[in-house]
Amino acid sequence: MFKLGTRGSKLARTQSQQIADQLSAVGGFDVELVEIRTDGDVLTGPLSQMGGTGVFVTALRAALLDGRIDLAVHSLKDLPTAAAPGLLTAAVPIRADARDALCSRSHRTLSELPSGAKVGTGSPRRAAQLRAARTDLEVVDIRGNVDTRLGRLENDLDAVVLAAAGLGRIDRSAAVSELFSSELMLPAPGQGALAVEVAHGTAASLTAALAAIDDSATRLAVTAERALLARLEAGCSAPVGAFAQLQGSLLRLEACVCAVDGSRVIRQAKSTDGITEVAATLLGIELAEAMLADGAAELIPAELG
Ligand SMILES: NCc1[nH]cc(CCC(=O)O)c1CC(=O)O
Repeated sequence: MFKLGTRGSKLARTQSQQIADQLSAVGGFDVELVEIRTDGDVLTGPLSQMGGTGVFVTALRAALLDGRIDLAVHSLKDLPTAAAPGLLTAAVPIRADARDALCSRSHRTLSELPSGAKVGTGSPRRAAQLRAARTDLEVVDIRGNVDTRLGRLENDLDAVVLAAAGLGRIDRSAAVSELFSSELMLPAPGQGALAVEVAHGTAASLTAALAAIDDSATRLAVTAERALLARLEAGCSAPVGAFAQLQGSLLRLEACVCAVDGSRVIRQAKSTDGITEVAATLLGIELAEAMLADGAAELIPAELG
């Protein structure tokens, strides 16, 4: 029997239960969910001003280190890029849809929204790309869990932008009016992927089961995306989009850094034919350096760094 630490939101519990079920199936042992409250769940106020990186993960990591839990499931995009002493990512399961989704009243697409329409998001990255695409919309800062945000459509907003993966995991894909192409909106580094973290010294039976649910293509893609984010010295709420994909024998990484007001977007892409963790890391670093040479650092607000 292993204890899996999870945040208490419906999304967190659902994705944690899916991992628990997969591990039980491959490992032949029981996995029990243990709810851990994090600052990201307890505090209110704009997420982008809450101390940035790690608000959702610190408490889970403390529980891993003191042995209250054996493994923790994180949304990879919420995981800071800095290594956590004593811990390691033992599995990156196959990625769900990485795209952002528009959920709107009467199922309008972004181009069909009327001028002045109110679109909710708490993410500077999404806000910047919305403003770059449509200068005539009113972007409204929102937060709360997925159901709370969708509820605003019956209340004061014309549309909200959410991760397709999160909507899918809690069975709310029917709310999606448009899945954004990467030209319109690049997702957060790691979006749609999960990371399963364990402490050093964890049981071999657990790491073997975790290895069985690891997906190497997903791991390569998120390695490139996160290496870019780290080299930009930007946090998970910075206006940085990145998406990597294996295309045949090439790993291709697209990225953007945006002014939060949408007035400027630096967008570049790069590929490598090296299909290894090291090649993926170098791809992210090299693309970040090319974007820095284009002025990317000036667009990342200091408090989101
Ligand atoms: N920032 C919170 C968060 N962390 C992960 C997801 C969605 C699922 C994912 O990307 O894995 C969400 C909600 C959202 O951005 O709509």
